[in-house]
Amino acid sequence: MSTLSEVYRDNPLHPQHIIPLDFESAHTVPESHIWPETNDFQHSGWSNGELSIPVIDLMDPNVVEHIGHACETWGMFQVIGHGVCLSLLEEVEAEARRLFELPARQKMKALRSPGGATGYGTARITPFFSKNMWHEGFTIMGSCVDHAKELWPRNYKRFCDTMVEYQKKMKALAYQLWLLVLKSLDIQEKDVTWAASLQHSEAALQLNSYPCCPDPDRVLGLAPHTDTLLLTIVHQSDSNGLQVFKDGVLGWVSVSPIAGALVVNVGDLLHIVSNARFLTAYHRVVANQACHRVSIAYFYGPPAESELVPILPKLQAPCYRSLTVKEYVSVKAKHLEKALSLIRI
Ligand SMILES: C=C1C[C@]23C[C@@]1(O)CC[C@H]2[C@@]12CCC[C@@](C)(C(=O)O1)[C@H]2[C@@H]3C(=O)O
Ligand SMILES: O=C(O)CCC(=O)C(=O)O
Ligand SMILES: [Fe+2]
Repeated sequence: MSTLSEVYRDNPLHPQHIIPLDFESAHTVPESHIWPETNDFQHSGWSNGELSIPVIDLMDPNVVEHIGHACETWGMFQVIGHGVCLSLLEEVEAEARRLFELPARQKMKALRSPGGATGYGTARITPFFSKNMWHEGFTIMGSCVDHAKELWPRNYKRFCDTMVEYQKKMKALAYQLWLLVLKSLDIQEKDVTWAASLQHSEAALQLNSYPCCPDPDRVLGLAPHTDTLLLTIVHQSDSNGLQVFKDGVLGWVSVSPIAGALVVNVGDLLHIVSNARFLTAYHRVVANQACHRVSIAYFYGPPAESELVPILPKLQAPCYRSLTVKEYVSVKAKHLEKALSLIRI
């Protein structure tokens, strides 16, 4: 039986792909971080509320229909009325900032190892792109005590306690969202073989930092990607940057922050289980000259050994072959964007 972190251990990154830039001393953008000229990073036409992902109140009596519709049309929505208090959101953001504001040589003490899951470093998708991202992250899978002790030998507890408390709240919210998603697909919890094990599965918390950039038009905060697991819940600080790709004429659409709201992404596993009825959200983050943007993403999914089977309404053929979470994570670690097409029937 392997856990998700063991699956990542079996798909290690090259050490050179893990070390972020020392952003504090970067007064110009190095060649390694300049993306091709043809970018449209800052000019995604749709923002300022002209067109945006749905905002759904979890207290709304029609919440199930709204969530189903948002997952089918966007693969992403913002939730309000979720019951997670603003002070906890502020606290987790403040702790993330406290970490990222440390000097680079201090953060390097908590570097994630090539086969490791927890620690400071670049995003896992880094090796798939020829240019680096204007981004640094801190991933937590399981306990973060050992890494936090490296950062603050005498003062690590506040950070760890906040992360534990936040993950507890995210787990409960993710489960609530999962039940609403099942309802919207007209699926009974008992029909999903691994449903009960969701309670014991290993989730991940990712603290993301996008420092102010001297030339934001030429860099990317986070390259376009889809999230791997079932659902991701993101708290974003009060500055623009997150964009979602909407097929058709729209292209990249900004996901503007709303105080207290949380962004929810459909991940690849939910796309597979819904037999492609729900869209997996293809998204990216653009950089910003004026603000140091921070986000906290919680990734929720079943245990690594769970068998994923597309759940089908009558007479529908499956779009994807059945496979375990472990198998999918490992296909994605090797092929990234091509992973879904490789398991398509
Ligand atoms: C469970 C996880 C999802 C994630 C890989 C990870 O092990 C922890 C980090 C997550 C993250 C955050 C930034 C974007 C992303 C694509 C990446 O490179 O690392 C996601 C991963 C994912 O959803 O595949
Ligand atoms: O920073 C954000 O808003 C999004 C982060 C993200 O996409 C991720 O962590 O997977
Ligand atoms: Fe993401």
